[in-house]
Amino acid sequence: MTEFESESASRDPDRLRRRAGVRGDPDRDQHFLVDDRVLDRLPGYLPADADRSHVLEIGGGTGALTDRLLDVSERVTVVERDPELAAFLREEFADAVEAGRLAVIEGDALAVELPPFTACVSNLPYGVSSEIAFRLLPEGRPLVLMVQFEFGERMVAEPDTPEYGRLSVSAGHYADVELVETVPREAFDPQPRVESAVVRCTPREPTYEVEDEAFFLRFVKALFTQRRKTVRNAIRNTAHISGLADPDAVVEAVDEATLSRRPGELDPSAFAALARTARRVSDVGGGQ
Ligand SMILES: C[S@@+](CC[C@H](N)C(=O)[O-])C[C@H]1O[C@@H](n2cnc3c(N)ncnc32)[C@H](O)[C@@H]1O
Repeated sequence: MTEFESESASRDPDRLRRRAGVRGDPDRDQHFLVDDRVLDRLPGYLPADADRSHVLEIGGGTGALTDRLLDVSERVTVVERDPELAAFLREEFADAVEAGRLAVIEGDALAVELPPFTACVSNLPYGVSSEIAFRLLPEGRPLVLMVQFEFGERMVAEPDTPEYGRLSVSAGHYADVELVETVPREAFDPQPRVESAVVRCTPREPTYEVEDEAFFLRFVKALFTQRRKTVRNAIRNTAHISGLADPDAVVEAVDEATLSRRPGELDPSAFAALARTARRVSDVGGGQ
């Protein structure tokens, strides 16, 4: 039992939903976790040395995960967009709110100001999981995120696989990403259409040198829009996205072995080398 755990067992997810009086609306990304074993495991996926003093949860729902997070952390902040659910969370966890251990921010996780959290554990709203993940990753904190299985697979994919793409390179730029659990549809109510996955993101510095991070990420995005083309053609065809003023100069400066490969065959350090060369020989505008 941790410092913050009470004697009582965790709140029952079904009871929480009954008390909240909501059914969960898939159109509003509401798929509540109802499997106690999954709920119990989620906080434990944080890296062992993670600072748990202020845990962020995106999408509190009816509080089944919030309850577990309060067991392991001194302080929890929940962001919940649904006003009814935000009000329910404040009421259900009134003791924790009063004790200054729980803050409920009602609003869109993509728009609200985030608190200075030390770690994040969330069952993400799947419709905006990519946007939320890329809001959280640059913060450099450990993250445990429930996402759609296919999204999780793309986050951890290696070069030369069909799943490898912009998401794999950009997530891997900020963190070591591992898929730690596959979660069946039955663990949720209402059930999502597809399986889910839990990914753990452990922050670390990139293993390669990047001089202009914004350009690197935009360049990766640009090249993957042409993943079936050669790198040569992808550089030339996507200057409007990468912002390269002189793509021909870049092609001239890069070796033939790289130019004749496909973007999906380049590992992140090869992308970084390409981006450094591009930046050296061409001006760069804003791109898309
Ligand atoms: C997948 S449910 C998870 C609920 C709860 N944490 C659980 O595990 O049962 C996602 C929650 O995020 C909320 N939500 C949807 N879009 C949101 C957004 N843009 N910002 C914040 N919360 C959002 C939904 O209302 C819902 O409560």
